[in-house]
Amino acid sequence: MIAHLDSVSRLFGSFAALRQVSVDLARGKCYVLLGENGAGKSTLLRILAGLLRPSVGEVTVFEDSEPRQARHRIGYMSHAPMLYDELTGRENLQYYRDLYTRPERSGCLNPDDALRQVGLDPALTRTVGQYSQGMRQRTSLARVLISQPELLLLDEPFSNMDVESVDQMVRLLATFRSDSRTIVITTHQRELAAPIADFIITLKAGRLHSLDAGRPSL
Ligand SMILES: Nc1ncnc2c1ncn2[C@@H]1O[C@H](COP(=O)(O)OP(=O)(O)OP(=O)(O)O)[C@@H](O)[C@H]1O
Repeated sequence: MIAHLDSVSRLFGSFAALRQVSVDLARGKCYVLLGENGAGKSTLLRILAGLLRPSVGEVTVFEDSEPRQARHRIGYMSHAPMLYDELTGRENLQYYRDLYTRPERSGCLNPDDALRQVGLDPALTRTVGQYSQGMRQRTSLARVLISQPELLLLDEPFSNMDVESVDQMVRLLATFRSDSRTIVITTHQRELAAPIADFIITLKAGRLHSLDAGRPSL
């Protein structure tokens, strides 16, 4: 088991964004987290990432850790791109690596390799401000991959992308799902992530509505 949520609730003031959610995530699988706007998807993802704590309930990752203790093993890509428009893709990744990864930590990818993994040429001289949305999303993904996370959490990775870019992104993600890596993707468009969904978790108004096996084709 790579993550275990035990009756997790999260309140913002008196409003419950998550209500008693219990779920287990198995290693090496891709989970698609579905739900309408406001259903609690981002909240759940941020709790798994260790960015938010549950108000009630327990979260355990990698058998025996709290997410915060295991942050170096978790990659989180938020809605916001967190890229600097005036830098190239390579410069963005170098900047991120220098700021956030510790030189002594082995196993980090170098920025050029991370860019190649997502199908981008590290030698591109264009700045990120001139990239298409698909390229921006792939650059964001490359940034997250630098630390070689075992648990990859992606919040709406297909937002504002054209159909072809979504298809490329989905195929790319399928190559990252492996025995040593679990992926969780939030979306409100079920069909986009269906090709890689081993399991589909549906949230409704903060509650776990269903957990179904998917029919992945990639
Ligand atoms: N920091 C916060 N303070 C107050 N309310 C919040 C906060 N974060 C989330 N909420 C509320 O919790 C609910 C769930 O939000 P969340 O972002 O998890 O939903 P979501 O399913 O990801 O929706 P979306 O697709 O719109 O991002 C929403 O009603 C939202 O307004």
